[in-house]
Formats: sequence, C-alpha cells, structure tokens
Amino acid sequence: MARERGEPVVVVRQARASLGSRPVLRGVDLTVRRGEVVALLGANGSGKSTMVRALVGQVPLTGGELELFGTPRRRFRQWARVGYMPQRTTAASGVPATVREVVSAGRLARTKLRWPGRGDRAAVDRALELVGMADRARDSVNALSGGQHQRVLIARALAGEPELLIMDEPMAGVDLASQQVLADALRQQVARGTTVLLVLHELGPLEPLIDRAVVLRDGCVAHDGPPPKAVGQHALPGHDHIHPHAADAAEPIRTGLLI
Ligand SMILES: Nc1ncnc2c1ncn2[C@@H]1O[C@H](COP(=O)(O)OP(=O)(O)OP(=O)(O)O)[C@@H](O)[C@H]1O
Repeated sequence: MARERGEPVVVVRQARASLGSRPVLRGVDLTVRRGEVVALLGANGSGKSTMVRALVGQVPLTGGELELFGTPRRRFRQWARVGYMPQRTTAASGVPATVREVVSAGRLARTKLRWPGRGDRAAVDRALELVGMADRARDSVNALSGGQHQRVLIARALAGEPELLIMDEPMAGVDLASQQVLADALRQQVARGTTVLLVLHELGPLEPLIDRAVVLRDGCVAHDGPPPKAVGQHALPGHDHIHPHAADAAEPIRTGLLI
C-alpha cells in the first residue's frame, strides 16, 4: 500500500514488564509510523495485551521506554489523540446505558467538562453509522449480542476521532458478517489517515489493511515484517501444517513464529 509514511507515532524500546512475579514482556522493540496499520500477533499468553496495555498506561514497565507522538509515555497527556479498545469486555457493565450514551463516552477526552456540541454529536453519529449500529442508538446496551457489543466498543473508540487507534482483538467472538462490517469501518478510518495498532489472532477480513505484522513469542519479538499472505488459521506464522488425511503426518512442519 502506497500510503505516505510519517514520523513514529508509537515507539517501544526494550520494554520489560512483569505481572505478579512472571516476566511477561522481555525486551520488546516496536515502532508504528503515522498512517501504518500494524498487527500484533502471537500465541495465547505471548504478551500482546500486556504490550498494548502498557502503551495506554495500564501496566507499568520495569525496563525500557515507550513514546507516544514523540513524548515519553509518562509525560504524555494528549489522550484525545488515542482511541483504545480493550480486549473483549461487555459494553454494558451492568449500567443501564443506551448504545448512544456508551459511544458518546468516547468523546469525553475531547469534550472534557464542556457541554457536547454539534461536532461531538456528528462524530458519534458517524461512528454509529460506520459500525452499522445507527438504528440501535436508543437501545439499551444490555439488549445487545456479543458481536454487537464489539461494534459499540469500536464505535466508542472511533467517536473520539483519534489519530492513533489501539485495538485489542476487535474481532474476538464476532461472526463473519460483522467482521466484514468492522473491517469496512476500519478501512474508512485508515483512509482518513488514522494510525492503527491491532492485537489479532488471525488477520481474516483485515488482511488487506495490514501493512506489517509483529509477532510476539514469550514476551519477545519473533518477527517484524510483511504480514502472512493467506487468510484464516493457515495465515498465521507458526500454524502447524498437519492434516489428518496426510499419510505421514507424524511430524508437523513448524514455521516457528508463534510457538
Ligand atoms: N493479572 C495477571 N497476573 C499475573 N499474570 C498475568 C496477569 N494477566 C496476564 N498474565 C499472564 O501474562 C502473560 C501474558 O498475558 P497477555 O494477556 O499479555 O497475553 P496475550 O498475548 O494477550 O494472550 P491472549 O492471546 O490469550 O489474549 C500470560 O502468561 C498470562 O497468564
């Protein structure tokens, strides 16, 4: 893809972090430049969520450095420039809120204490349109399916019109039709120049959007380069090419990146 590459938006240098007594990040290097769409891949427990949670300040580093928009993370305050979608949670959290209210919360870093204006409402409308939830705006989030919750959480991240979008497994538990809707929403966002860092298990319908894949293994970077070409499980580096019908399939061929 021939998008203009700009200055680094995310810089991670030799990041180290522990959860409890377990070292989870063991010297991660990662750079995402303006306009890039980077997928963070890796097996369960390889440290992907911990890496993006460290970026948004939810996990402290025990070593190394993080920068957002050229500013060291601990001094970074411009959170309106960053949209974060956490790993699958429910948008409901027991609070009786409408879809529109949850998505509007994505504007808070921009509106701060002022009353939301026309521009804010337009941004919320656009985000709801993008994920195909405009007709559900007045519904309670408690009445949504899992995939619809994901759409609402993505709309909440988009509503803030962030320059950098960080998403942790946005496609988890989402059916193929919804994945396509979300991929289209993301494509439109990327066309507007948004930089994206995504934690993914497989590339799926997002594959054409991904510029680069960074694969973590045991808290270290095992691969940083072009994304795998094919779609689905077979697309993942490290997928064991073993098939039940294969005559001598005793030894799986490991390409070695995920496991
Ligand atoms: N609160 C915690 N306390 C202790 N260890 C934790 C905690 N949260 C996660 N871990 C461990 O940290 C490691 C990395 O977890 P992380 O969630 O970053 O992995 P991941 O690559 O995102 O995995 P997944 O694909 O399963 O979401 C795992 O071994 C996990 O068991």
